[in-house]
Amino acid sequence: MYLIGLTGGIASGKSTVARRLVEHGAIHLDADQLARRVVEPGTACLQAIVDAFGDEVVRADGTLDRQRLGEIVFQDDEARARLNAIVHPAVRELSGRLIAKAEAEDPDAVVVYDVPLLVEAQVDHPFDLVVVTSAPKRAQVRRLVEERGLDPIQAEARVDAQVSDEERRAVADVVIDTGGTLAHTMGQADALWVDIEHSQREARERPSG
Ligand SMILES: CC(C)(COP(=O)(O)OP(=O)(O)OC[C@H]1O[C@@H](n2cnc3c(N)ncnc32)[C@H](O)[C@@H]1O)[C@@H](O)C(=O)NCCC(=O)NCCS
Ligand SMILES: Nc1ncnc2c1ncn2[C@@H]1O[C@H](COP(=O)(O)OP(=O)(O)OP(=O)(O)O)[C@@H](O)[C@H]1O
Repeated sequence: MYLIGLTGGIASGKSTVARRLVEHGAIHLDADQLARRVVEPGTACLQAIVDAFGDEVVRADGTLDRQRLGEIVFQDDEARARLNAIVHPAVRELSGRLIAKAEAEDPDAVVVYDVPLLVEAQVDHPFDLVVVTSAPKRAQVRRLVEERGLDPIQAEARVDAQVSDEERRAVADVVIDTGGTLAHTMGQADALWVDIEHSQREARERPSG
C-alpha cells in the first residue's frame, strides 16, 4: 500500500485534489466523514459531547446539531479543545482500522487519507507522503462565504481555528498551490499521480532481501 496524508486549511482544495487522485485510481478516506460517523446517535462520543456541552447541541431527532456546536467551538479555543479530545481519539482508531482494511484488500492500493487536522491532531499514521494544499487566506474566506454560506466573521474564525500554512508546510513532502485556477490545481494533482506511480514501480522492482 502507498499511504498519502492529505491536509490543508479549510476550503483550501483538499477534496478537489483527492477527487482527482481517485479518478486516477486512489482510494479516498475522509476524516470529516469519519468524524461524522463516530458521533452518530447511540455512540459513546455523542453521549460525551452531550455531557460536555449540554442538550442544546442535540436536535429533536437525536442527531448532533452541528451548526450549534460549530457556533460554540469556533469562537472558543477551550471548548474546541474539549470537543477535539472527545472526537479525535475515535477518528484515529477508526481511520487506523479502515487503512488496515484497505491494505488487506489490496496491498498495492494507493490510499489518500484526507485529514484537515493532520498537524493539530498529531495524526501519525505511517504516511509514505504528506501532501499539503495551500491557498491564501483571502481565497479560503471567499470560498467559505460564496460557496458555503458562512458570514465573513464565521469564515475567518474557522480559518483562524487552524494552524498556519507555515506549520503545515513544515511537515509537507509536497505542497499543492490551490490559490490559482482549478486547472492549475488539477495539473499539480496529475503530476503528483505520475510521481506516485513511479515510486510504486520502483518499490516493486527493488530486489527484496
Ligand atoms: C464542530 C462541528 C460539529 C461543525 O460541523 P460542520 O458540519 O459545520 O463542519 P464539518 O465537520 O464539515 O467541518 C468542516 C471543516 O471545518 C474544519 N474543522 C472541523 N473541526 C475542526 C476543529 N476541531 N478545529 C479546527 N478546524 C475544524 C475542518 O477544516 C473541516 O474540514 C464539526 O466540525 C466537528 O465535530 N468537529 C470536531 C471533529 C473534527 O476535528 N473534525 C475535523 C477532522 S477530524
Ligand atoms: N485552484 C483551486 N483549487 C482547488 N479548489 C478551488 C480552486 N479554485 C476554486 N476552488 C474551489 O474551492 C473549493 C474548495 O473546496 P474543497 O472541498 O476542495 O476544499 P477542502 O479543503 O476539501 O475543504 P474542507 O476543509 O471544508 O473539507 C471548491 O468549491 C473548488 O471548486
